[in-house]
Amino acid sequence: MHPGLRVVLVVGTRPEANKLAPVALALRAQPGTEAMIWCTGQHARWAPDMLGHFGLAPDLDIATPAGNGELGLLAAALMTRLWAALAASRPHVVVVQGDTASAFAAALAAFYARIPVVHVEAGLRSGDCRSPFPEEAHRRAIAGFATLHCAPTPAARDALLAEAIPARDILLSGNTVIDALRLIRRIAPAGGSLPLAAGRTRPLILVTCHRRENWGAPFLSVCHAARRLAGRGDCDVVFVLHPNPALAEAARAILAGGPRLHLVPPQDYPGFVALLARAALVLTDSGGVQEEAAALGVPLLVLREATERQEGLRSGVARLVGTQEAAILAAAASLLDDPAARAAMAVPSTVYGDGHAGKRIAAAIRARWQPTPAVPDLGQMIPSASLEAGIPA
Ligand SMILES: CC(=O)N[C@@H]1[C@@H](OP(=O)(O)OP(=O)(O)OC[C@H]2O[C@@H](n3ccc(=O)[nH]c3=O)[C@H](O)[C@@H]2O)O[C@H](CO)[C@@H](O)[C@@H]1O
Repeated sequence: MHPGLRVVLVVGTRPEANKLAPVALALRAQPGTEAMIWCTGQHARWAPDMLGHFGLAPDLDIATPAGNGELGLLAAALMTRLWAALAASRPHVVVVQGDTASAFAAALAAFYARIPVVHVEAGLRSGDCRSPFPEEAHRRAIAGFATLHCAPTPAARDALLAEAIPARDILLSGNTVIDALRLIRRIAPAGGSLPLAAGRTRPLILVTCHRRENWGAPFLSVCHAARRLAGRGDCDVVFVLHPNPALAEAARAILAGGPRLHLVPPQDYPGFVALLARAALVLTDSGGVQEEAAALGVPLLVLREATERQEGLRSGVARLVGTQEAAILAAAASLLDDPAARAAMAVPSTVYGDGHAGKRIAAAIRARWQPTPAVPDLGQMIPSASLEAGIPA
């Protein structure tokens, strides 16, 4: 058994993989710290693939079947399996990221097991538990279970303080996705397998859309807007499909075969980042892509009715446009027709982080949890204070 601090990082989806990779690497660089990565199977292929780009691989594959999108069944299955894995492994600390069912189930299972929970990307709030659904409810719930809350921005820290979370339990870390972005540009500068030949001169518009609150009519409206944008004739539209097969099918029905319209499968991370860095404009409902576009200075139209990432809007790199076809077209046209307006938005920003979040989080975990003997059996009823005895006030 490893003699030092044993930390489990739980990874369910593709974005959890790249956002936790910098934390895992920083933890492993610290002497006396074992950082184990557990993949839950929520994105069975995409999460391990993403880890691979950082030279990482799952130490445990929990292999929960993702099912057909039924959240109740997924969360219940994740809980059962994560509980059993925690009972067998009994790490000193469990790290979860963001707002997925995997993060929620892992935080709850660890909390029941009286194992301290570290929440990476804590404090994002839309103020509405129905949007984004179910993520807002997941992250609020995780805040109730976590011992250390790693806030990516001052606004996220303030949201946690407003929920009466003590300041001593909040680390203003920056968002780890900025670390991941910088790392991947160093590791794979050529960007993997680009779907478009180099040398094109028309501006490239990158589109991604997948969030659950946009399923149905909003998603179709985004697809129609993408088709009409390509129809302008003065730009190339690259629509990157999400791993969700139902969305891919709906997108193909509207977009396949359109001129200057490139419907491409989900890209590996180096390939996606290279596309994003080349884009004149990005249209997305993704959380991570909003953060990455701001860091790269790629003008961004947010395909949501509301976003918890106000920093990008305030910094001027992003505009909130919703999912109405006419609104998307008008906003995109106002930038395509006005290079000066586009240039004014194309300013790289550090509002989401400076690329050192992973190291800050690893150092805070190390400082807070000195190596302790293995935690007691999960079945025992013990006061939680005794488990956290080594934690300085
Ligand atoms: C409500 C909400 O906003 N929740 C977010 C949600 O994640 P998301 O909306 O950011 O998810 P996606 O858009 O799927 O992934 C994004 C990453 O994937 C890369 N990418 C993309 C396309 C591709 O073809 N190849 C790639 O490599 C891309 O560069 C980026 O880094 O859950 C996360 C986990 O808890 C949260 O942190 C996060 O708040």
